[in-house]
Amino acid sequence: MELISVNDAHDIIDHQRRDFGVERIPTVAALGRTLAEDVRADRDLPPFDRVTMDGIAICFKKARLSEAFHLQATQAAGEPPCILQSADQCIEVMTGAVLPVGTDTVVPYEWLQIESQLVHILTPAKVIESQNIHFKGKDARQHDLLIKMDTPVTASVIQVLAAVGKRDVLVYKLPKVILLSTGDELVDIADVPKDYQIRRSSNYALVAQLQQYGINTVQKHLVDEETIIQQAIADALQAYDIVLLTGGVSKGKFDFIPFALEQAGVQNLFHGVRQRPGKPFWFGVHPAGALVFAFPGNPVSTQLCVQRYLLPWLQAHVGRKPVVMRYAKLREEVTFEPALDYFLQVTLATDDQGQTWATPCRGNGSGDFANLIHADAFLALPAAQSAFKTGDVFPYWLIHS
Ligand SMILES: Nc1nc2c(c(=O)[nH]1)N[C@H]1C(S)=C(S)[C@@H](COP(=O)(O)OP(=O)(O)OC[C@H]3O[C@@H](n4cnc5c(N)ncnc54)[C@H](O)[C@@H]3O)O[C@H]1N2
Ligand code: MOO
Repeated sequence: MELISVNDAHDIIDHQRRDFGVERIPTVAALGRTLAEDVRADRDLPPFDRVTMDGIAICFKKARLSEAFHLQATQAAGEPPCILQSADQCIEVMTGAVLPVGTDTVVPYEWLQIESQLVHILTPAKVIESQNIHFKGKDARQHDLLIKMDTPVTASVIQVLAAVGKRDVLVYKLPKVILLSTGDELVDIADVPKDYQIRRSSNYALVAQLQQYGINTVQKHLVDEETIIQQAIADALQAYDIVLLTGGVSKGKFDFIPFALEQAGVQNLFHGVRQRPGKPFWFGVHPAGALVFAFPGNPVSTQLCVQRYLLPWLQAHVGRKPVVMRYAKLREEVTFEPALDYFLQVTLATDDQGQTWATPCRGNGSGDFANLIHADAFLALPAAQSAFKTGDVFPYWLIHS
């Protein structure tokens, strides 16, 4: 197995560009997707002068604030605007109502005394012209750009889409992804494992990670039998844009995956990266277009490869901004001899100078998936060095992104 560098592995994957197109979907189903169109205001925001406090509306310009006002009418939210008849009158207004014609100021109930249709303002000196009105067009004018394309759809984005009447929205299409897991020691989440078996857990982590992008990954577990694996791979390559595999890529007697992939016509672009964890990572492309990420089985290795290679690639393909490189200072000395990039599990903390510090939180190797709960990131320590000093700065990859 000819090992390549982490950067070369990244570049090889990055070069594999695919266009999955765009699609129009219901806004209610768009959470987590990425906008493929600009969103503009269909009318002014707010669309009318909106009352923001329950109370009375008066004409400040003409009124005498120290004298009583006659209650003329009540203006409820959702009703067309009343018209103020004269400056010694007022209209009761409710939050969300349109400001009555001829009024320009709202005085809240808390500042009033109301007795048999006569209203006194208790603190006339406090009243300021135009108070408690959210004026038409204050937030945005009709046709203004409210949200740029390429913005991830959050609850706030959905709120704006709803406000401008977009029942459907154009988003980037997601790739179709299948996850084929291998390993006869693995049983399903619902099964009770025998003493020498374990539940497959990486599958669920991976499915959850892709779910954050809105991708519904199909899962299939394969028994370690060459013909079954070969058939499943061949079927997956026809129907999916991305085929993910876990396990079976190192040197064991039942590690059929690299052979099976090549038999299926997948071009091997690399097998083995100078890194720990995740050294036996295999990546290739099928002539019909599918990409194949075959992750080493150890759960931390799978995770590292997902975070370091799959998610950045995906990020660029669902319209998201590229992952921004972040850096942290090493809190304590670390020694790592092998000529491999070492992705050290760390916790992160920011000090009062605004500097981020990475404290090692190693765990027990690449089988110790429970340790990932405690770690915040993989700190990337380069292969060229073996002694890493306190205070040295290195890039990191967030684990829970
Ligand atoms: N002679 C050598 N042996 C190994 C080498 C090597 O270079 N020479 N590399 C080691 C490294 S590094 C890794 S990483 C593993 C990767 O091996 P495989 O990809 O073949 O993975 P498996 O053997 O199938 O599984 C490894 C380990 O992970 C557990 N596993 C697998 N899938 C899942 C899953 N979906 N959920 C939870 N756990 C999973 C599996 O039970 C094994 O314990 O090889 C080393 N060996
Ligand atoms: O990559 Mo293996 O991931 O060193 O256990």
